[in-house]
Amino acid sequence: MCIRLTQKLILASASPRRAELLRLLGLAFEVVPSHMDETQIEGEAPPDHVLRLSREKADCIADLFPEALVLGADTVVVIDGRVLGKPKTQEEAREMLETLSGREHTVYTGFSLVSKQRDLRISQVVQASVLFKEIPEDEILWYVSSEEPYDKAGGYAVQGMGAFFIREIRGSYTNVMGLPLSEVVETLKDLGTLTFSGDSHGR
Ligand SMILES: Cc1cn([C@H]2C[C@H](O)[C@@H](COP(=O)(O)OP(=O)(O)OP(=O)(O)O)O2)c(=O)[nH]c1=O
Repeated sequence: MCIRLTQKLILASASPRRAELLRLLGLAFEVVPSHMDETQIEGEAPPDHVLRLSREKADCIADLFPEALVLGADTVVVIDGRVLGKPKTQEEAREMLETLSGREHTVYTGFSLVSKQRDLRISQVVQASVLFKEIPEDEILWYVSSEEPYDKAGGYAVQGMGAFFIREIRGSYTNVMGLPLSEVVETLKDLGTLTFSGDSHGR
């Protein structure tokens, strides 16, 4: 079996989760984080916000590596029209989890693929709904005293201890984790950048 990229792929992200997801497929890629200002523009709808940031992250690295195909992404958690980014303090993480407790929220991830050499820029936003159980105060306090909430949108990790808050997910699990793998792979194939082949190994 073989999975092959026909162009150098760069992941423009400091997120270990995004790299982990791409690695699941055995893809060879480089990581070059972009460190953008992620402030939301007033009145900007969440899907537009994640699309714009994913484009800016990919564009900024594509300028440095014109021969590569650059992947940028951005994830936010949205409840009652409010965008929850990454909490900076325990107080902020606690407030986010109290807001999410017992309710459904939406996770938006935007991703962009940019190649300067091919004059190409493709973006897509993927959404998922996540239903949390009612989280008792002792569990919230325990969780926010761990390291887990602080570099995650909404202050929780679906792939970590935060999994036990979740009753239901509608939509892509990898999207909640930060990179909608099925849509990214589909786009890479459509662009002719990714090929799959298999062999029987006598089975
Ligand atoms: C909701 C959720 C988010 N996250 C993470 C994915 C992203 O890393 C982060 C959202 O912040 P982002 O700003 O999208 O990404 P980042 O700052 O980590 O990395 P970069 O901007 O360099 O690409 O939250 C999880 O790991 N699990 C989850 O369940």
